[in-house]
Amino acid sequence: MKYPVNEVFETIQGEGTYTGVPALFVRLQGCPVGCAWCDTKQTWDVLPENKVTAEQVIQVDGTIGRWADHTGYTLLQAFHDKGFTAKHIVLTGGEPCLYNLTELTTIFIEAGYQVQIETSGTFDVKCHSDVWVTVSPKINMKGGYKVLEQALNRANEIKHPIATEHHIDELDKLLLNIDVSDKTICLQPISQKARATELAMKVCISRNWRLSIQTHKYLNID
Ligand SMILES: C[S@@+](CC[C@H](N)C(=O)[O-])C[C@H]1O[C@@H](n2cnc3c(N)ncnc32)[C@H](O)[C@@H]1O
Ligand SMILES: Nc1nc2[nH]cc(C(=O)O)c2c(=O)[nH]1
Ligand code: SF4
Ligand SMILES: [Mg+2]
Repeated sequence: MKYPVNEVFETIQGEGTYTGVPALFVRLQGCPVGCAWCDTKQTWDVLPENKVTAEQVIQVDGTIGRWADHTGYTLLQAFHDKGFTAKHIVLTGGEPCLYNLTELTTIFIEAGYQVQIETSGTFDVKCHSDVWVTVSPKINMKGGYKVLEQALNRANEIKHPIATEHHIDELDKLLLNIDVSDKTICLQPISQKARATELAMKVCISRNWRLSIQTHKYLNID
């Protein structure tokens, strides 16, 4: 199966449980969700005129919504050609779960990689059972509650972007029907805002949740 890839790069996972782990990022193109504060808006549209060659996306360009078709095998070849050594792959976007990720994640896992998906929970999560799924729930967005519930039940980690108390209340409501006993819950301040960070720290301490700050943004890395 072909997947539209916006960029591939090797860096340090900056968010969530795997913060600090060297990782290969595969950013898929396309997201219909439309979060106002999204830090990757260039990935929203999959425009035919922005299609480029497969080689061109094996590097970062955070400004343009360019994309190229790749399969699991062409990506493995690209990792090898670039000399990438990380053993953890992060599939993000855009919204990676727009696509059925079963084939892609199976190819990666059979090649010996540990795989993580970053998703908004607005589409069914279709992937290999060994994948670490991070759901960053987008409440009242396209997709509806049934889908979000499926995604949250599959989640290994729930990483909620927050700015105000209202976001905490929304998360509490969302988690009422979810068994979170085997899940890590993280709060991630939106856009490194000081007030959001203070609130996230305060709530994490009182609930025994984890703080996820976007460390790559503090480090000025991809
Ligand atoms: C760009 S999204 C792509 C994956 C998927 N669409 C999602 O929303 O989870 C990757 C992660 O970045 C988070 N994110 C996006 N913009 C952010 C911002 N301005 N501040 C904090 N987190 C942000 C998302 O909530 C998500 O956890
Ligand atoms: N270093 C780094 N860590 C990340 N964790 C999640 C990211 C994402 O955009 O999904 C991201 C990213 O873009 N860079
Ligand atoms: S779901 Fe993810 S990629 Fe899509 S707009 Fe929201 S944060 Fe951005
Ligand atoms: Mg990012």
